[in-house]
Formats: sequence, C-alpha cells, structure tokens
Amino acid sequence: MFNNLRFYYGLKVFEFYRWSFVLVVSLMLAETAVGLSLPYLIGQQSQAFLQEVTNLNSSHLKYLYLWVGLFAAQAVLRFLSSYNVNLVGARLMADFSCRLYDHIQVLPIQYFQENKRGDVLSMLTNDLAVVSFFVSSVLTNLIPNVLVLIGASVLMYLIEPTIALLICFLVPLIYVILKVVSRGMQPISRQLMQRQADTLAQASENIGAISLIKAFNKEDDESTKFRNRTNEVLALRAKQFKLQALLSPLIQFLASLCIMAVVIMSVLKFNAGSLSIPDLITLLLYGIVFTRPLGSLAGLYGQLQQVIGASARLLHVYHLESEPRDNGGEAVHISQGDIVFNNVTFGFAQRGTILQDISFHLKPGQNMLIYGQNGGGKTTLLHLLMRFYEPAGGEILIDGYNVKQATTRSLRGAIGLVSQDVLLLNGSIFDNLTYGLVNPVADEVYKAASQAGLDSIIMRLPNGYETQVGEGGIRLSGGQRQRIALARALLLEPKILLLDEPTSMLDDQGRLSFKEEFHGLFARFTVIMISHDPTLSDVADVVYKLENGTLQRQQ
Ligand SMILES: Nc1ncnc2c1ncn2[C@@H]1O[C@H](COP(=O)(O)OP(=O)(O)OP(=O)(O)O)[C@@H](O)[C@H]1O
Repeated sequence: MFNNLRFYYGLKVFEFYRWSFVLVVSLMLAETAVGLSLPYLIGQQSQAFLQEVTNLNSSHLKYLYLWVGLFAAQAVLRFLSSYNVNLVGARLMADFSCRLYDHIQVLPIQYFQENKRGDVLSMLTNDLAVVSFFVSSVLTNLIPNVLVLIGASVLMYLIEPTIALLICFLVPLIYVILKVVSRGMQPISRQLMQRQADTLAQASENIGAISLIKAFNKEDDESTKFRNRTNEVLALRAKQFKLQALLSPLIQFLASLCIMAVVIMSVLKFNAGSLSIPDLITLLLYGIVFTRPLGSLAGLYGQLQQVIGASARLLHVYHLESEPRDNGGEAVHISQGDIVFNNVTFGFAQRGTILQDISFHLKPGQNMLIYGQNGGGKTTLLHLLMRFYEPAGGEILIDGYNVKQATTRSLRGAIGLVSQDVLLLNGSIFDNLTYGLVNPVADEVYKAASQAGLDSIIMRLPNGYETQVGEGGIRLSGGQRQRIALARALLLEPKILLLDEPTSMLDDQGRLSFKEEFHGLFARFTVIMISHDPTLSDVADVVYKLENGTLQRQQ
C-alpha cells in the first residue's frame, strides 16, 4: 500500500484533486456526524416519549421535527457525498489510465516485442477496472465506515466504559479471520488476473490472425482453447466469490455475537439500576450502528487482495524506463541528413551479435542500397538509426549529433520510414496520408499521392481519398498500402528516408516507374534502401552487401 501511495504522490494526482478531496471528506464527516448523533438524540430523548405515550405534546413534536430534519439531512448528505465520491474516484481513475497509456506509448520498442498485446490490453482494462472499483469502494466505504466505528465506540465508551470494552475482543478475532482468508485469496487473485490476461491475449491474437486460422481450418481448435481458458477463469472466479462471500457474513456474525453480549450486559446493568433507560436505548442503537460497517469493511479487505496483484503489475509497468522522448537528451535539429556509422555493433539479448563493426558515411542527398540474406540484420540497422534500439558498441552520427544523445522526438521527426510491413490506421486514405502533419495542405497531399503512383488507384476506389482502409489497412492491397506509406513519408519532408523493401509489393509497372522517377523524387533526401531487388542498384549511389553481420561495399 505504501508503494501505491507513493505512486499516487508521484503522479501528483492527490495534489491536483485536493479541493475535490476536501469536499468529499467534509461531506463524509458531516454525514457521519449526523448519523452518529441520531442514536444519541433518539436514545436520550426517548425518556420523554416513555413517560407519556398516549398524547403527543408540543415538546414531543419538537423532538420529532428534529429527528425528521436530521434524517432528511442525513439523506441529502449521503446523496451528495456518494455522488461526489464516485465522481472523484472515476476522475482519478480516468486520469490514471490516461497517464498509464501515455507511459506505455513511450516505452521502448522492446517492451512491445517482449509482451503480448493482450497482456497490455488486459492491464489497461481488467487491472485498471479492479483498481478503479477499489478506489471508489475505499472512498465510499472505508472513510465513512471507519469514522462510524470509531465514533460509535467512543460514544458507547462515554456512556458505559465496561460495556464498550467488550468490543475490544472483536479486534484480534477479526484480524485472525482476515489473515486466514486473505492467505487463500491472494494466489487465486493472482492466477485469475493472469488467466484473464491470457484469454484476452488469445482473442486479440486470433482476431489479428483470423485469415490464418480460417486458411488452416483451425476455428474449432481455437474455440476450444478459448472455451477452456474461459472455464479456467470461471473456476477461479467461483473460488474467489466463495471466499469473498464468506468473509463479510463471518465478520458480521462475530460482531453480532459481540453486540449480543453488549445487549445482555446493558440489560443486566439496567436491571441492577446502574443504567438509565435513555442510556440503555442509546447503547442498543449504537450496537446496531456498529455492526453494519464491519461487514462492508471485510468485503473491502477481500477486494484488497485483488488490488495488490493488479496494482503491482500497473506499478511495474509505470516504473519501466521510457524512451528519452522529450528530455534526457538533446533536441537535435537535423538540416542536412549526413549519416555516419562508426564501428557499430549490435545484438539482441540471447541472440548473439547481428551487426559487427558497421561503418559507412552517407553524405546529404546520397542514396544507398543494402542487400543481403534474410535475417541478416538490414532492418535492424535502420531501426538503430531511428533509435528503436541502442548500439552495443560504436556510434551513429546524424549531422554530427550522436543519436544516443538525441531526444527520440527530434530524431524521428527528421526521418521518414517506409517499412516492410506497412501499417495504416483505421480511417480514410486521406487521414492516413496526412498522419503526422499539423496543417495538411490538400494540394500537397494530392501531389505526394501522385508521386507515389496512387493517382489511378485512388480514382478507381468508390470514395476516392475518403475510402476507409480498415484496421491496419486491411481493406487495401499490400502494394496500395506501400504506396500510401511512401506518399506519407514524402509529405513529411524529412531529411532522411529509410525505405525497407520499397518495391516488394509493387507490380512490374510500379517497379519500373519507381526506378524511372527515383532521382526526381528522392534527390532532396538522404536515402537508405533495403532490398532483395538487384535492379535497384541501377539507381543507387552506393551499394553494400550485409553478410555475416558485416557490411561490404559493392559499388
Ligand atoms: N526483437 C527481436 N528480438 C530478437 N531477435 C530479433 C528481433 N528482431 C529481429 N531479430 C532477429 O534479428 C535478425 C535480423 O533481423 P532483421 O529483421 O534485421 O533482418 P533483415 O536482414 O531485415 O531480414 P529480411 O531480409 O528477411 O527482412 C534476425 O535473425 C531476427 O530473427
């Protein structure tokens, strides 16, 4: 819990919402004060009613008006505090989820390669929902219930200390029960969250790979896998519900036994003449007030076991170091596009060295072709330039700046990447072409589209530039997506263009036009091309072969 608090402090959320907290705590205090004053007033003023039960006089009516007024005030305060508390809880969690999402977005690319998409989604949905529900419950239940318990105990103590001390027996008993039940709950909660994440991960992966599943007739197998996972989640939930359902009545039962002892003691004391009727009634009413919060506090403790697991995962991600996007480096201004690799070495963890002593110098406006066997490390080389990974040795300089010292925002802003697997966002072709532009100018968009050979393609589509591409660009062909990616890169006017297999998806005519128009299109950029197409060497200023991790100049 301490970590959680530190976390929230780290986020400065409490500071941000301090006036909202002041409001809800004040409302809760007022509601509790009214709630606690009622048994006292009713008990103490009961004498007047007990004396003359057949006729209500003006002093009785005065009491009745006061009670009704207090009941009404309690109802209004409960409405106000419940509404405001839930609102603050919801705002807090909305804020938290946005900050978490922001943080996830700026995590290094390795994080996304090492973790399943479903796990990340599960964190943003399931884990956050558990924490969110708990935060609202804590705010709505914990503070008022603890206040009621303390207030009722103190007031009982003031009326009759020996009777109030009976309650002290409850504390160790409740503690033992909570400890025993929570020991059983923690592993179940952990497994449950993991299974839920696995189920979501499977669904997310399967939907992304639905054509593969269909092509291999694997629908039934995948359905069975999904059903089995869902059943596992269900079984764990059943166990969790059982323990949770046990906790609250068990605690309430113990509290009721204790209150029974209070009642018996009160009656005995009353019969012995050492307790007045008003004090007897007041004590009995406080007895009733006392047991109710214990049940809901026990329920809250049950929830806490789930929250510990969920918040640990959230905190773990939140504490992962992000990329030096806006700070932690120099905001470089790349105006030339001069690229130098000096003895760059790189390897993925547990995969050995992939790139060894890579050195070359590409002057502004020059273009370079790299070819080589599959898995040789060509794409990785481009990714090093974009600072997706850090070299293990050597240095990469752009316009004399070491990329290691540059903020990723300033660096990537000067580089246009047309990757091998083109990713488009769900939206129109126009939206995708202008992605990343602050103020897109329509004519420039059409010009870039035409340069990328998109004109005739877009004209044939029923809605032209407004054609929806679907998630990831699924409703377009690979070649169409590749051309959109190229036009998008051209529009950004970067200094450096990285083209990963730029012609792999193009038809014969497309490949021919790409080569014919190459110098006209790309002369203003420094270009690194990766390709298995040997004919691209016709347009390249320099050609390198990447073999066994080393780069050898061919032309
Ligand atoms: N995130 C990763 N973690 C571990 N290994 C990786 C990762 N990404 C790539 N690799 C490995 O690094 C090697 C180089 O991959 P890279 O994608 O750079 O090759 P490439 O030369 O572009 O291949 P291709 O011509 O097939 O596109 C491959 O053996 C690949 O399996």
